[in-house]
Amino acid sequence: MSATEQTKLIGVIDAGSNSVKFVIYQIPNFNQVCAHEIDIKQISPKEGFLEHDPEEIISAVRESAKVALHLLPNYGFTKDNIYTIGITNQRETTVLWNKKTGKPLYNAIVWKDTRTTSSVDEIMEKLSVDQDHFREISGLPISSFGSALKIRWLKRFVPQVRDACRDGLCLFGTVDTWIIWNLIRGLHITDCTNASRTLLMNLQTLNWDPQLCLAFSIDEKILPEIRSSSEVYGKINDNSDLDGLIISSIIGNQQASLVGQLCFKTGQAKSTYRSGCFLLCNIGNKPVFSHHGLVTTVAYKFGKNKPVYALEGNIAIAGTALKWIKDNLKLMKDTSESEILGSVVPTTGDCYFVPAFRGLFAPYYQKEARGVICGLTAFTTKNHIIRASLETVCYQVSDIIEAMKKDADIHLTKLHVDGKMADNNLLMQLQADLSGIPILRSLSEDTTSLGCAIAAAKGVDLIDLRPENRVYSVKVHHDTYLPTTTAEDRRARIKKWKMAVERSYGWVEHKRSEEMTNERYELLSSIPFTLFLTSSFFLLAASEIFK
Ligand SMILES: Nc1ncnc2c1ncn2[C@@H]1O[C@H](COP(=O)(O)OP(=O)(O)O)[C@@H](O)[C@H]1O
Ligand SMILES: O=P(O)(O)OC[C@H](O)CO
Repeated sequence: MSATEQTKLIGVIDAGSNSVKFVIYQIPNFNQVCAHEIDIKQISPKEGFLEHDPEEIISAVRESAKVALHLLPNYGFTKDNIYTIGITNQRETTVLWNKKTGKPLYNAIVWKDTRTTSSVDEIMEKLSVDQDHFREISGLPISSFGSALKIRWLKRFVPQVRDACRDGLCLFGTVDTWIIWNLIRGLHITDCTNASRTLLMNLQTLNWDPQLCLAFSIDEKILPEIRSSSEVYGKINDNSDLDGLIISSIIGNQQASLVGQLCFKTGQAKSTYRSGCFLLCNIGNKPVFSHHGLVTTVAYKFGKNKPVYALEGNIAIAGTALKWIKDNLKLMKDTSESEILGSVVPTTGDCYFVPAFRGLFAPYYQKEARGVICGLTAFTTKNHIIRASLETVCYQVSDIIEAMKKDADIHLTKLHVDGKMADNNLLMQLQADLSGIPILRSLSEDTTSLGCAIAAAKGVDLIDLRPENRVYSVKVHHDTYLPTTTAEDRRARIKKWKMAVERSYGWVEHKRSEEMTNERYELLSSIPFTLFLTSSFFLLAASEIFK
């Protein structure tokens, strides 16, 4: 379509945990026009802690939008062509700020931060409940993931938060809420996909649940209003380059990529392979509660339509395992080399890698597990280990598919995939081989922001998403990987994988191991490493001489 004054564009703010992007799409084909991306600083004051500066997130939103909007004339458009804006974001990440000053009370605690791991046991003990106690209300187990425990930690350990709570000045938000609050002055809202990750929302009513708020000692007054993922929320009035534009979608990033993959039918699923991996399956209008380690979440709710739910399985360590092999073991220079290096050998040589660096998530939930590489022999090479580190992601995805079968009787016949790590062709073939179903890899540049753009278009009635009325022309092109293994071969390999998983269990002896990690950490960071090595050598030598 040629650029005319009537051409409608949609802008997407995609605030992920590594970067913030502003992406612009053209209606009706949803072709990407241009984008600008800015990295976000990863603040890790301590092992297991991960924080972001909330002000930096807002500056990155404004700056990325400014640059992308300034690129528009190169494509024959101007800001006037932008019809609406959508927001998609890293979920669970928790921001608290002062209602009066608008200033953050602390850094944002990022979703994968594990500082609240010990609070899980504490809460279960205090309430005499097990980890699944609130699952049928919230869809989630009690875990360090959800925002509730992060808010609780902030209230406990940050005096400014305590003071603001006491004075009725504290507000909570996930990253979407924090962005909206800054763009549309004083609007304190979230959507139900983000709210369903907090451990505070009732999945049936889509309201904050008093029982959950009480259990985690959270005053409902600090929580935002929960809205649908697709409706007009208001007009931006922050004097930035976005001023005057409306916002018509808020949706968590994993749910957005489900929409971007056009998984609108029950039983359709997508898996996003990045540093972590997230598999979501559309389960329709009724929530199904998992008994096999998955979580239930709102997939999307378009305006007044009924909510659509998803079962979700999270793998904490996917691309991160490859990054560890590159950075810590130095077995390759770039993670993309894993495709060639892993293809040099036809199998892993019976070597299995369980990267339980911070415990195991879905469907195992073993926080005391730690990483193991099993089946090493004198013949094992780096190629086997690299291939095993790709296979480990595929086994975990297959475990989640298996859990979905048990929970919802969903037998996936194919899996839509996306994410940077899915560029790896060997990984795609291994995934088809180990799951036994076709893998459809999206060739769209970015399914997450595309999904958000679709939700934003829906919010202003630019498209009709009813299956019988598909007037919109979004096309997701993909390539397909077919399984080349037999069911018997798959069963044998999965059996061995499960043996490896069991060997990772129970490694952390609660406090003792954590103390040892911290001691090592503190020692290494308090003295220069070479000095530490040299002095250790001399002490050893001296003890030999004086023996
Ligand atoms: N070709 C590849 N093969 C294997 N792993 C890859 C490849 N490309 C990227 N990765 C892994 O994917 C992750 C990067 O994806 P990215 O989308 O930047 O993720 P995130 O934003 O979650 O960090 C890194 O952990 C990296 O190790
Ligand atoms: O780290 P990101 O940006 O891929 O976001 C991950 C999820 O939203 C966490 O639930």
